[in-house]
Amino acid sequence: MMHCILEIEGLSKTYRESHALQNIHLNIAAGDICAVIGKNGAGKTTLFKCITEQVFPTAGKITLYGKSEAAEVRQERRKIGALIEEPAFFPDFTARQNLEYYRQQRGIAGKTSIDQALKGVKLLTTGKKKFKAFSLGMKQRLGLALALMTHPTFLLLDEPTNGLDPEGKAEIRQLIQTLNEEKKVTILISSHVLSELQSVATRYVFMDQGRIVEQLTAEELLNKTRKTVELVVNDSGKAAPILEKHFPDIPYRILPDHHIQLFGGMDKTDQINRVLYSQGIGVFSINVTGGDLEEYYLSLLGGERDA
Ligand SMILES: Nc1ncnc2c1ncn2[C@@H]1O[C@H](COP(=O)(O)OP(=O)(O)OP(=O)(O)O)[C@@H](O)[C@H]1O
Repeated sequence: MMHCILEIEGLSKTYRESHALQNIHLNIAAGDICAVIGKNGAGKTTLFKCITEQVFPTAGKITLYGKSEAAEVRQERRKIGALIEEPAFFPDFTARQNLEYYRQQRGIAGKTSIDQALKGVKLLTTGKKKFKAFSLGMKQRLGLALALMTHPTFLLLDEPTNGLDPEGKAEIRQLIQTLNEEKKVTILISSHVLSELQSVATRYVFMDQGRIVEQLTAEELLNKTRKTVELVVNDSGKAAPILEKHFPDIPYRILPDHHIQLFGGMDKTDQINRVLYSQGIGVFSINVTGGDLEEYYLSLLGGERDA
């Protein structure tokens, strides 16, 4: 069995009137990149803060690295690096000066941790440039560097791509993947836009109004949103070998009622139609379906596009 880094059971958090989290169950295995997707106010930040103990849950149990005793959990929390809300950096300090301030404040041994962290987020060459002159992407990466200074094995990143331009978003995605692959860091990351974390995460957790409404593996998400060609023919038994012969690279499956689903060939529908027709197969319809990730996301979480 995969080693479990985090187990959350029945976690709830109620502020005065709002139920920010309602009976959350979530397991994170070593090596996961788990994306938490939800609109603003869905409860993502509250969930992350419960894990770091910045917020005390109303109910539920959190097990970290197999430990659930309060004192032990506190000890295990040291293995976590977190970027939740913007850290307060000094505008007139350089990247290095800012990290040095926090290194001393948090009692992190060894100045080399700063170089390593800066290198990890590609900020090693910013030299004398002051924080206030940083781009939003650089500021965000410095926050990430701060979270990395303690060499965490588990990283919590709350909306790290928020407000970044496409290039900045891509950089963060790249960094996350590198950390996961090369340093074996397990990652819990949130966004209010699914497409920003698509193709990065190994798992997806969809949250709405304090609840987890769906959990999918990357593969399941891909299958749900993958474009396919749907054919309706007069004889699927005869059509199948013809498709195999002429389109050997397109996987397919035969569905009931003379439907055939092709996993590919979206740009070849005319050709498919012609080949089948020329071999005496009656083609009643041929349609490209699915594939819209945003549509899927909206169907799950409802409401307006807020990308
Ligand atoms: N300190 C607080 N006091 C009262 N209500 C709060 C507090 N923090 C959060 N909430 C409420 O809890 C709910 C969940 O908020 P949370 O910040 O966890 O959502 P989120 O998904 O992270 O959204 P965002 O992306 O806007 O941060 C919201 O309705 C919010 O108004």
